[in-house]
Amino acid sequence: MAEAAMAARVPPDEDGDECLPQYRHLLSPDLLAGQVAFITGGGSGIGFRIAEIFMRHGCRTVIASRNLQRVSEASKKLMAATGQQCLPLSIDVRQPQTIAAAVDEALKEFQRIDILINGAAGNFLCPASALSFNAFKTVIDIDTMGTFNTSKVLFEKYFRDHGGVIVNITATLSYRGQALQVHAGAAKAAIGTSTHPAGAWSHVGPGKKRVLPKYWDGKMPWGGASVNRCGYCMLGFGMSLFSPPRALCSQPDSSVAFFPPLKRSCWNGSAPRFSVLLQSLPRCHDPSPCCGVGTQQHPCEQPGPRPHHRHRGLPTSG
Ligand SMILES: CC/C=C\C/C=C\C/C=C\C/C=C\C/C=C\C/C=C\C=C\C(=O)SCCNC(=O)CCNC(=O)[C@H](O)C(C)(C)COP(=O)(O)OP(=O)(O)OC[C@H]1O[C@@H](n2cnc3c(N)ncnc32)[C@H](O)[C@@H]1OP(=O)(O)O
Ligand SMILES: NC(=O)C1=CN([C@@H]2O[C@H](COP(=O)(O)OP(=O)(O)OC[C@H]3O[C@@H](n4cnc5c(N)ncnc54)[C@H](OP(=O)(O)O)[C@@H]3O)[C@@H](O)[C@H]2O)C=CC1
Repeated sequence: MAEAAMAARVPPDEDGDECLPQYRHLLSPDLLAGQVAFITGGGSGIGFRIAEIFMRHGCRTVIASRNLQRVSEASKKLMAATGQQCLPLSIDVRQPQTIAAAVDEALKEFQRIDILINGAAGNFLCPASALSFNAFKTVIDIDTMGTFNTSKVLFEKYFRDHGGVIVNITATLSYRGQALQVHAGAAKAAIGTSTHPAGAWSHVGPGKKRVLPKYWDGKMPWGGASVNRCGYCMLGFGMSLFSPPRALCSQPDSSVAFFPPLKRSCWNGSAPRFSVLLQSLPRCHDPSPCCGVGTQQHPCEQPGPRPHHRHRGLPTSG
Protein backbone atom coordinates (compact mmCIF):
# COMPACT_ATOMS: atom_id res chain seq x y z
CA MET A 1 0.00 0.00 0.00
CA ALA A 2 2.68 2.41 1.09
CA GLU A 3 4.81 1.23 -1.81
CA ALA A 4 1.95 1.82 -4.23
CA ALA A 5 1.56 5.32 -2.91
CA MET A 6 5.28 5.85 -3.25
CA ALA A 7 5.31 4.49 -6.80
CA ALA A 8 2.49 6.84 -7.72
CA ARG A 9 4.66 9.76 -6.67
CA VAL A 10 7.64 8.72 -8.76
CA PRO A 11 8.08 11.22 -11.57
CA PRO A 12 8.21 10.12 -15.20
CA ASP A 13 11.30 8.21 -16.17
CA GLU A 14 13.77 9.56 -18.66
CA ASP A 15 15.74 7.44 -21.07
CA GLY A 16 19.25 8.34 -22.09
CA ASP A 17 21.21 11.06 -20.44
CA GLU A 18 18.62 13.77 -20.59
CA CYS A 19 17.49 16.07 -17.86
CA LEU A 20 14.20 15.32 -16.18
CA PRO A 21 11.14 16.74 -17.91
CA GLN A 22 9.78 17.63 -14.50
CA TYR A 23 11.34 17.75 -11.11
CA ARG A 24 9.48 17.59 -7.85
CA HIS A 25 11.46 18.10 -4.73
CA LEU A 26 11.01 18.01 -1.03
CA LEU A 27 13.74 20.35 -0.07
CA SER A 28 14.58 23.94 -0.66
CA PRO A 29 15.82 24.73 -4.17
CA ASP A 30 18.75 26.63 -2.69
CA LEU A 31 19.81 23.82 -0.39
CA LEU A 32 23.22 23.54 -2.01
CA ALA A 33 23.55 27.15 -3.04
CA GLY A 34 27.16 28.23 -3.11
CA GLN A 35 28.51 24.69 -3.02
CA VAL A 36 30.56 22.92 -5.66
CA ALA A 37 30.49 19.21 -6.44
CA PHE A 38 33.16 17.31 -8.35
CA ILE A 39 31.49 14.32 -9.97
CA THR A 40 33.50 11.63 -11.70
CA GLY A 41 31.45 9.81 -14.31
CA GLY A 42 29.12 12.83 -14.25
CA GLY A 43 28.53 12.78 -17.99
CA SER A 44 26.24 9.77 -17.96
CA GLY A 45 23.88 7.59 -16.00
CA ILE A 46 23.74 8.00 -12.27
CA GLY A 47 26.50 10.61 -12.15
CA PHE A 48 24.64 12.73 -14.68
CA ARG A 49 21.46 12.57 -12.64
CA ILE A 50 23.28 13.42 -9.42
CA ALA A 51 24.77 16.44 -11.17
CA GLU A 52 21.34 17.49 -12.35
CA ILE A 53 19.73 17.16 -8.94
CA PHE A 54 22.56 18.96 -7.22
CA MET A 55 22.34 21.77 -9.74
CA ARG A 56 18.60 22.00 -9.28
CA HIS A 57 19.39 22.68 -5.63
CA GLY A 58 21.82 25.47 -6.37
CA CYS A 59 25.08 23.55 -6.60
CA ARG A 60 27.71 24.21 -9.23
CA THR A 61 29.28 21.08 -10.63
CA VAL A 62 32.36 19.72 -12.27
CA ILE A 63 31.64 16.61 -14.32
CA ALA A 64 34.71 14.63 -15.24
CA SER A 65 35.38 11.52 -17.28
CA ARG A 66 37.59 10.33 -20.12
CA ASN A 67 35.38 11.38 -22.98
CA LEU A 68 35.48 15.18 -23.15
CA GLN A 69 32.82 15.32 -25.82
CA ARG A 70 30.45 13.35 -23.63
CA VAL A 71 30.92 15.55 -20.56
CA SER A 72 30.80 18.72 -22.67
CA GLU A 73 27.46 17.76 -24.17
CA ALA A 74 26.16 16.72 -20.78
CA SER A 75 27.24 19.99 -19.25
CA LYS A 76 25.33 21.98 -21.87
CA LYS A 77 22.17 20.04 -21.11
CA LEU A 78 22.64 20.41 -17.37
CA MET A 79 23.25 24.14 -17.53
CA ALA A 80 20.28 24.68 -19.83
CA ALA A 81 17.95 22.72 -17.56
CA THR A 82 19.11 24.16 -14.25
CA GLY A 83 20.67 27.55 -14.87
CA GLN A 84 23.70 26.57 -12.82
CA GLN A 85 27.33 26.37 -13.90
CA CYS A 86 28.79 23.02 -14.89
CA LEU A 87 32.42 22.61 -15.87
CA PRO A 88 33.19 19.57 -18.05
CA LEU A 89 36.68 18.15 -17.72
CA SER A 90 38.55 15.16 -19.08
CA ILE A 91 40.15 12.80 -16.59
CA ASP A 92 41.09 9.19 -16.35
CA VAL A 93 40.72 8.19 -12.72
CA ARG A 94 43.49 5.65 -13.23
CA GLN A 95 45.91 8.50 -13.86
CA PRO A 96 46.39 10.72 -10.81
CA GLN A 97 48.07 13.48 -12.80
CA THR A 98 44.92 13.93 -14.90
CA ILE A 99 42.86 14.18 -11.72
CA ALA A 100 45.27 16.69 -10.22
CA ALA A 101 45.09 18.86 -13.33
CA ALA A 102 41.29 18.73 -13.29
CA VAL A 103 41.08 19.59 -9.61
CA ASP A 104 43.41 22.54 -10.18
CA GLU A 105 41.21 23.71 -13.02
CA ALA A 106 38.06 23.28 -10.97
CA LEU A 107 39.52 25.24 -8.06
CA LYS A 108 40.66 27.96 -10.43
CA GLU A 109 37.14 28.21 -11.79
CA PHE A 110 35.13 27.88 -8.58
CA GLN A 111 37.67 28.46 -5.75
CA ARG A 112 36.16 25.63 -3.75
CA ILE A 113 35.01 22.02 -3.88
CA ASP A 114 32.61 20.81 -1.22
CA ILE A 115 31.56 17.41 -2.43
CA LEU A 116 33.28 14.62 -4.33
CA ILE A 117 31.13 11.98 -5.96
CA ASN A 118 33.21 8.97 -6.98
CA GLY A 119 30.90 7.70 -9.69
CA ALA A 120 33.30 6.62 -12.44
CA ALA A 121 33.33 2.87 -12.97
CA GLY A 122 34.05 0.23 -15.54
CA ASN A 123 32.09 -2.98 -15.84
CA PHE A 124 30.95 -5.72 -18.16
CA LEU A 125 29.33 -9.09 -17.72
CA CYS A 126 31.90 -11.86 -17.93
CA PRO A 127 32.40 -15.21 -16.20
CA ALA A 128 35.48 -15.36 -13.99
CA SER A 129 36.82 -18.20 -16.12
CA ALA A 130 36.91 -15.94 -19.15
CA LEU A 131 38.37 -12.85 -17.52
CA SER A 132 41.86 -12.01 -18.71
CA PHE A 133 44.42 -10.70 -16.24
CA ASN A 134 44.01 -7.30 -17.76
CA ALA A 135 40.21 -7.41 -17.71
CA PHE A 136 40.13 -7.95 -13.94
CA LYS A 137 42.85 -5.37 -13.39
CA THR A 138 41.08 -2.81 -15.54
CA VAL A 139 37.95 -2.87 -13.40
CA ILE A 140 39.92 -2.78 -10.16
CA ASP A 141 41.97 0.10 -11.54
CA ILE A 142 38.96 2.19 -12.54
CA ASP A 143 36.66 1.45 -9.63
CA THR A 144 38.88 0.86 -6.63
CA MET A 145 42.07 2.67 -7.54
CA GLY A 146 40.10 5.43 -9.29
CA THR A 147 38.07 6.06 -6.16
CA PHE A 148 41.16 6.18 -4.01
CA ASN A 149 43.13 8.27 -6.49
CA THR A 150 40.44 10.90 -6.80
CA SER A 151 39.78 11.00 -3.07
CA LYS A 152 43.46 11.37 -2.32
CA VAL A 153 44.01 14.15 -4.81
CA LEU A 154 41.02 16.09 -3.55
CA PHE A 155 41.91 15.44 0.06
CA GLU A 156 45.41 16.75 -0.40
CA LYS A 157 44.49 19.66 -2.60
CA TYR A 158 41.46 20.87 -0.72
CA PHE A 159 39.55 18.71 1.79
CA ARG A 160 42.38 18.35 4.28
CA ASP A 161 42.25 22.06 4.97
CA HIS A 162 38.67 22.91 4.19
CA GLY A 163 36.67 19.78 4.94
CA GLY A 164 34.31 18.18 2.51
CA VAL A 165 32.23 15.17 1.72
CA ILE A 166 33.26 12.17 -0.32
CA VAL A 167 30.56 9.91 -1.66
CA ASN A 168 31.53 6.57 -3.12
CA ILE A 169 29.06 4.78 -5.30
CA THR A 170 29.52 1.12 -4.63
CA ALA A 171 27.16 -1.79 -5.24
CA THR A 172 25.51 -4.64 -3.43
CA LEU A 173 27.15 -7.14 -5.80
CA SER A 174 29.53 -8.42 -3.17
CA TYR A 175 26.95 -9.02 -0.48
CA ARG A 176 26.15 -12.50 -1.75
CA GLY A 177 28.24 -12.71 -4.87
CA GLN A 178 26.87 -12.25 -8.37
CA ALA A 179 27.35 -14.32 -11.49
CA LEU A 180 29.48 -12.69 -14.16
CA GLN A 181 30.51 -10.00 -11.74
CA VAL A 182 33.56 -11.29 -9.89
CA HIS A 183 35.64 -8.34 -11.06
CA ALA A 184 33.08 -5.63 -10.27
CA GLY A 185 32.06 -7.30 -7.02
CA ALA A 186 35.66 -7.39 -5.87
CA ALA A 187 36.23 -3.80 -6.88
CA LYS A 188 33.11 -2.51 -5.17
CA ALA A 189 33.72 -4.56 -2.04
CA ALA A 190 37.13 -2.97 -1.76
CA ILE A 191 35.58 0.46 -2.00
CA GLY A 192 33.11 -0.46 0.71
CA THR A 193 35.88 -1.70 2.93
CA SER A 194 37.98 1.38 2.41
CA THR A 195 34.94 3.43 3.34
CA HIS A 196 34.92 1.67 6.68
CA PRO A 197 35.64 3.92 9.61
CA ALA A 198 38.81 2.02 10.32
CA GLY A 199 40.10 3.35 7.03
CA ALA A 200 42.76 5.97 6.91
CA TRP A 201 40.38 8.83 6.29
CA SER A 202 38.53 8.37 9.52
CA HIS A 203 40.69 10.60 11.60
CA VAL A 204 43.19 13.16 10.51
CA GLY A 205 44.85 13.86 13.79
CA PRO A 206 44.49 15.62 17.08
CA GLY A 207 43.56 19.24 16.97
CA LYS A 208 42.53 18.97 13.38
CA LYS A 209 39.17 18.50 11.85
CA ARG A 210 37.84 15.01 12.10
CA VAL A 211 36.15 12.92 9.54
CA LEU A 212 33.07 10.85 9.94
CA PRO A 213 32.49 7.87 7.70
CA LYS A 214 28.92 6.97 7.13
CA TYR A 215 27.19 4.29 5.17
CA TRP A 216 23.86 4.33 3.51
CA ASP A 217 22.62 1.42 1.52
CA GLY A 218 19.72 2.85 -0.33
CA LYS A 219 16.93 1.89 2.03
CA MET A 220 14.31 4.42 2.77
CA PRO A 221 14.64 5.67 6.32
CA TRP A 222 11.26 4.33 7.29
CA GLY A 223 12.13 0.88 5.95
CA GLY A 224 10.16 1.26 2.74
CA ALA A 225 10.96 0.21 -0.77
CA SER A 226 14.51 -0.06 -1.93
CA VAL A 227 15.89 1.96 -4.77
CA ASN A 228 15.37 -0.73 -7.36
CA ARG A 229 11.70 -1.07 -6.77
CA CYS A 230 10.61 2.50 -6.55
CA GLY A 231 13.06 4.13 -8.89
CA TYR A 232 14.12 6.59 -6.29
CA CYS A 233 17.36 6.63 -4.56
CA MET A 234 18.05 8.23 -1.31
CA LEU A 235 21.51 9.58 -1.26
CA GLY A 236 22.88 8.99 2.15
CA PHE A 237 25.17 11.90 2.03
CA GLY A 238 22.03 13.98 2.10
CA MET A 239 22.05 13.22 5.77
CA SER A 240 25.46 14.64 6.16
CA LEU A 241 25.14 17.53 3.86
CA PHE A 242 21.78 18.80 4.68
CA SER A 243 21.48 18.13 8.34
CA PRO A 244 22.74 20.14 11.21
CA PRO A 245 25.88 18.46 12.57
CA ARG A 246 23.96 16.96 15.42
CA ALA A 247 22.01 14.78 13.06
CA LEU A 248 25.10 13.29 11.54
CA CYS A 249 25.49 10.60 14.13
CA SER A 250 21.82 9.97 14.50
CA GLN A 251 19.27 7.86 12.71
CA PRO A 252 18.79 8.60 9.06
CA ASP A 253 15.14 9.24 9.66
CA SER A 254 15.96 12.06 12.00
CA SER A 255 17.87 13.76 9.28
CA VAL A 256 16.78 15.55 6.24
CA ALA A 257 15.90 13.24 3.39
CA PHE A 258 16.97 13.87 -0.12
CA PHE A 259 15.35 11.99 -2.95
CA PRO A 260 16.86 12.53 -6.34
CA PRO A 261 14.65 10.82 -8.84
CA LEU A 262 17.16 8.76 -10.74
CA LYS A 263 15.92 7.16 -13.87
CA ARG A 264 14.85 3.57 -13.38
CA SER A 265 16.68 2.53 -16.53
CA CYS A 266 19.93 3.20 -14.67
CA TRP A 267 19.70 0.08 -12.62
CA ASN A 268 21.20 -3.12 -13.96
CA GLY A 269 20.34 -5.39 -11.12
CA SER A 270 22.58 -4.59 -8.21
CA ALA A 271 21.46 -1.74 -6.07
CA PRO A 272 24.00 1.02 -5.98
CA ARG A 273 25.13 1.74 -2.53
CA PHE A 274 26.18 5.21 -1.70
CA SER A 275 28.59 5.45 1.08
CA VAL A 276 29.78 8.65 2.51
CA LEU A 277 33.42 8.30 3.10
CA LEU A 278 34.42 11.50 4.63
CA GLN A 279 32.76 14.32 6.38
CA SER A 280 34.99 16.89 7.86
CA LEU A 281 33.57 18.38 10.97
CA PRO A 282 34.33 20.41 14.03
CA ARG A 283 36.02 18.56 16.80
CA CYS A 284 34.05 16.24 18.99
CA HIS A 285 34.13 15.87 22.76
CA ASP A 286 34.10 12.12 22.32
CA PRO A 287 37.69 10.89 22.00
CA SER A 288 36.76 7.86 19.90
CA PRO A 289 37.41 8.30 16.22
CA CYS A 290 33.85 7.43 15.31
CA CYS A 291 32.31 10.74 16.07
CA GLY A 292 33.46 13.97 14.62
CA VAL A 293 30.68 16.18 15.78
CA GLY A 294 31.05 18.73 18.46
CA THR A 295 27.67 20.07 19.46
CA GLN A 296 25.86 20.83 22.66
CA GLN A 297 23.64 17.79 22.48
CA HIS A 298 25.77 15.37 20.65
CA PRO A 299 24.10 11.96 20.15
CA CYS A 300 27.14 10.27 21.67
CA GLU A 301 26.40 12.05 24.90
CA GLN A 302 22.89 10.74 25.03
CA PRO A 303 22.07 7.62 27.04
CA GLY A 304 21.32 4.30 25.40
CA PRO A 305 22.78 2.69 22.31
CA ARG A 306 24.26 5.01 19.81
CA PRO A 307 21.56 5.55 17.25
CA HIS A 308 23.85 5.29 14.29
CA HIS A 309 24.72 1.69 15.13
CA ARG A 310 21.18 0.54 14.66
CA HIS A 311 20.42 0.32 11.02
CA ARG A 312 20.98 -2.89 9.11
CA GLY A 313 24.10 -3.88 10.94
CA LEU A 314 26.27 -1.87 8.65
CA PRO A 315 29.19 -0.17 10.28
CA THR A 316 28.19 3.44 10.24
CA SER A 317 31.00 4.36 12.49
CA GLY A 318 33.86 2.91 14.38
C1 LIG B 1 27.88 -3.86 -16.71
C2 LIG B 1 26.62 -4.49 -16.83
C3 LIG B 1 26.20 -4.33 -18.22
C4 LIG B 1 25.02 -4.70 -18.65
C5 LIG B 1 24.00 -5.29 -17.76
C6 LIG B 1 23.01 -5.97 -18.63
C7 LIG B 1 22.09 -6.75 -18.12
C8 LIG B 1 21.96 -6.98 -16.65
C9 LIG B 1 21.59 -8.38 -16.38
C10 LIG B 1 21.78 -8.93 -15.21
C11 LIG B 1 22.35 -8.17 -14.06
C12 LIG B 1 23.55 -8.86 -13.58
C13 LIG B 1 24.52 -8.26 -12.88
C14 LIG B 1 24.49 -6.85 -12.47
C15 LIG B 1 25.41 -6.04 -13.32
C16 LIG B 1 25.84 -4.80 -13.07
C17 LIG B 1 25.37 -3.90 -12.00
C18 LIG B 1 26.30 -3.74 -10.84
C19 LIG B 1 27.28 -2.88 -10.60
C20 LIG B 1 27.97 -1.99 -11.40
C21 LIG B 1 27.54 -1.47 -12.50
C22 LIG B 1 28.40 -0.59 -13.25
O1 LIG B 1 29.52 -0.31 -12.95
S1 LIG B 1 27.65 -0.02 -14.57
C23 LIG B 1 28.93 1.03 -15.30
C24 LIG B 1 29.28 0.46 -16.55
N1 LIG B 1 29.91 1.49 -17.34
C25 LIG B 1 31.05 1.29 -17.94
O2 LIG B 1 31.64 0.25 -17.85
C26 LIG B 1 31.55 2.44 -18.77
C27 LIG B 1 33.03 2.40 -18.95
N2 LIG B 1 33.47 1.12 -19.47
C28 LIG B 1 34.56 0.98 -20.28
O3 LIG B 1 35.21 1.92 -20.61
C29 LIG B 1 34.97 -0.40 -20.72
O4 LIG B 1 33.85 -1.24 -20.71
C30 LIG B 1 36.10 -0.99 -19.86
C31 LIG B 1 35.61 -1.20 -18.42
C32 LIG B 1 36.50 -2.32 -20.47
C33 LIG B 1 37.32 -0.09 -19.77
O5 LIG B 1 37.75 0.36 -21.02
P1 LIG B 1 39.30 0.39 -21.44
O6 LIG B 1 40.14 0.96 -20.40
O7 LIG B 1 39.36 1.00 -22.79
O8 LIG B 1 39.68 -1.13 -21.48
P2 LIG B 1 39.86 -2.14 -22.71
O9 LIG B 1 41.25 -1.94 -23.22
O10 LIG B 1 38.75 -2.03 -23.67
O11 LIG B 1 39.75 -3.54 -21.97
C34 LIG B 1 40.60 -3.85 -20.89
C35 LIG B 1 40.59 -5.36 -20.70
O12 LIG B 1 39.26 -5.77 -20.40
C36 LIG B 1 38.82 -6.74 -21.36
N3 LIG B 1 37.39 -6.60 -21.61
C37 LIG B 1 36.76 -5.50 -22.03
N4 LIG B 1 35.47 -5.74 -22.19
C38 LIG B 1 35.29 -7.02 -21.85
C39 LIG B 1 34.15 -7.87 -21.84
N5 LIG B 1 32.94 -7.43 -22.20
N6 LIG B 1 34.30 -9.16 -21.45
C40 LIG B 1 35.53 -9.61 -21.10
N7 LIG B 1 36.65 -8.86 -21.10
C41 LIG B 1 36.52 -7.58 -21.48
C42 LIG B 1 39.61 -6.41 -22.58
O13 LIG B 1 39.67 -7.54 -23.45
C43 LIG B 1 40.97 -6.06 -21.99
O14 LIG B 1 41.67 -7.19 -21.61
P3 LIG B 1 42.87 -7.78 -22.54
O15 LIG B 1 43.38 -8.95 -21.79
O16 LIG B 1 42.24 -8.17 -23.85
O17 LIG B 1 43.87 -6.69 -22.70
N1 LIG C 1 23.68 1.05 -13.18
C1 LIG C 1 23.54 0.27 -12.12
O1 LIG C 1 22.59 -0.51 -11.98
C2 LIG C 1 24.53 0.32 -11.06
C3 LIG C 1 25.55 1.24 -11.05
N2 LIG C 1 26.42 1.30 -10.02
C4 LIG C 1 27.48 2.30 -9.99
O2 LIG C 1 26.97 3.57 -10.29
C5 LIG C 1 27.99 4.36 -10.90
C6 LIG C 1 27.49 4.94 -12.19
O3 LIG C 1 27.17 3.87 -13.07
P1 LIG C 1 26.20 4.00 -14.31
O4 LIG C 1 25.58 5.34 -14.31
O5 LIG C 1 25.34 2.82 -14.34
O6 LIG C 1 27.23 3.81 -15.52
P2 LIG C 1 27.79 4.74 -16.65
O7 LIG C 1 28.52 3.86 -17.60
O8 LIG C 1 26.74 5.64 -17.20
O9 LIG C 1 28.84 5.65 -15.85
C7 LIG C 1 30.14 5.34 -15.67
C8 LIG C 1 30.93 6.59 -15.95
O10 LIG C 1 32.28 6.40 -15.60
C9 LIG C 1 33.08 7.06 -16.53
N3 LIG C 1 34.37 6.39 -16.55
C10 LIG C 1 34.62 5.10 -16.86
N4 LIG C 1 35.92 4.85 -16.78
C11 LIG C 1 36.51 6.00 -16.39
C12 LIG C 1 37.85 6.36 -16.13
N5 LIG C 1 38.85 5.50 -16.25
N6 LIG C 1 38.10 7.63 -15.74
C13 LIG C 1 37.10 8.53 -15.63
N7 LIG C 1 35.82 8.24 -15.86
C14 LIG C 1 35.52 6.99 -16.25
C15 LIG C 1 32.35 6.95 -17.85
O11 LIG C 1 32.61 8.04 -18.72
P3 LIG C 1 33.75 7.96 -19.86
O12 LIG C 1 33.47 6.76 -20.69
O13 LIG C 1 33.61 9.27 -20.58
O14 LIG C 1 35.05 7.87 -19.15
C16 LIG C 1 30.89 7.04 -17.39
O15 LIG C 1 30.42 8.35 -17.44
C17 LIG C 1 29.17 3.43 -11.08
O16 LIG C 1 30.04 3.58 -9.98
C18 LIG C 1 28.54 2.07 -11.05
O17 LIG C 1 29.44 1.05 -10.71
C19 LIG C 1 26.33 0.46 -8.96
C20 LIG C 1 25.36 -0.50 -8.94
C21 LIG C 1 24.40 -0.64 -9.98
